[in-house]
Amino acid sequence: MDTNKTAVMNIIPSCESPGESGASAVRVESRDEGATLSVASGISDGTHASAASHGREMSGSSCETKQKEPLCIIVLGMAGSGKTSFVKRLDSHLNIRKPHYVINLDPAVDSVPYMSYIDIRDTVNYKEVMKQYGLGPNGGIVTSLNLFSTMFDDVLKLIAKREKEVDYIIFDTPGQIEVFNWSASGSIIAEALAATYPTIIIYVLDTVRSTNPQTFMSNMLYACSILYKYKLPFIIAMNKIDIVDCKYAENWLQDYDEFYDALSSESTYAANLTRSLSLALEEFYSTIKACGVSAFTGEGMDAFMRLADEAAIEFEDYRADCETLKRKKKLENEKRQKNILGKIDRDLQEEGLCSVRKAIREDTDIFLSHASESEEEREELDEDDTEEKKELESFQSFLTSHKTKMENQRKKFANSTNQ
Ligand SMILES: Nc1nc2c(ncn2[C@@H]2O[C@H](COP(=O)(O)OP(=O)(O)OP(=O)(O)O)[C@@H](O)[C@H]2O)c(=O)[nH]1
Repeated sequence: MDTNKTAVMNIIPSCESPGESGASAVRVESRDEGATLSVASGISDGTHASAASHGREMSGSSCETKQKEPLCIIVLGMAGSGKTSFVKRLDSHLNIRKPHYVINLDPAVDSVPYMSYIDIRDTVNYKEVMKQYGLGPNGGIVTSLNLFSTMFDDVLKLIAKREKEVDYIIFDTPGQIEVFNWSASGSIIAEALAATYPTIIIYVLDTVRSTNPQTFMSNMLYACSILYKYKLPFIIAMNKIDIVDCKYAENWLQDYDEFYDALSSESTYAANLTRSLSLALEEFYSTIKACGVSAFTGEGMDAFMRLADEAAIEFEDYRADCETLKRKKKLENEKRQKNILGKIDRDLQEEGLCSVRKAIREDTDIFLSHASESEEEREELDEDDTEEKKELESFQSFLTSHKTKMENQRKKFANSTNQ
């Protein structure tokens, strides 16, 4: 991708507190050299102002700021599973309880049914991206999210400004789950968030469309791949329970035999594969949290919030593991560097410059050779090496002869002064 087309984000805060009603909180502006990749737009957080002020009312003083960090909730799920509806429900459920912000990461959505603090559509013009890069709808969404992820540090700065005032930051993601899950941008966003704040992932499962065991298994495979990719606390929100009770799915998660029985009527290759897969996924099932919800009626939202708060505590283990890994990696790097330096030191003392070059080549996997380097050029380099060695040898013999000559002169001079 042409680097000139990387957008630039300007942040112009126009009010410092979510409690300041009406006025646009921040302006997120994106520029693209030459063409209109993106548009500038003010972002209002009016809805959240009321949520935030309510939160402060509950905590007593309007000036009081919280010490704890906000919990980032990334909502993922198959197309049409009800992610946006679930985010809307979560937004209204929290509005009367906890201050929070919603961030929309879906560039292709026509309109969102909630008030977003940051909206990717204000920064990246998805249709323009499609036009400029000659992409189809899915490629356009992936590229838009990739462009947005290059500015994610600015998003983090915006969040940081309000981190003490909000309890939750909810992220709505694009319809096609693979856009977030298998693109670089998904990892960049999830990892950047997890490195800064407690972060959990919600997988929205469509209970209506998962009553078939094989569809259910496809959903579980997706969920499992997300869990193992991000390794973040994970909740399955079984959505649309106002239409179909999620009891069947809960039973399938807890009891392999029930799932096996549901598949028993089928003897196709796909059913056999599903049976084997469900055995393999037993371990995964034992580690996940799940609950039934209805984005439509709001049923199950209290239970969901309890699971989310538990998952936030679980995140501390993740953070501790992350810190341990970081420390281990740092120690390993230091040890490796020390070993290399030690070897260089020893070689310098024992053999001289040529062997230092040799040592570096032995200890590192990096060879600085040009891709188009021909055999002839490589031979030339080898010749250079030999010549360098010869030069060093002749320099060393010059030094020895010079030293002997000086020694002789010194002796001669000493003898003449004695006489
Ligand atoms: N009955 C019922 N319908 C729901 C529920 N949640 C979502 N829907 C419906 O499911 C459809 C898809 O919902 P969306 O919220 O757009 O789903 P989404 O996953 O965000 O969709 P994409 O982003 O386009 O993939 C809509 O028609 C919603 O009205 C629910 O809990 N109950």
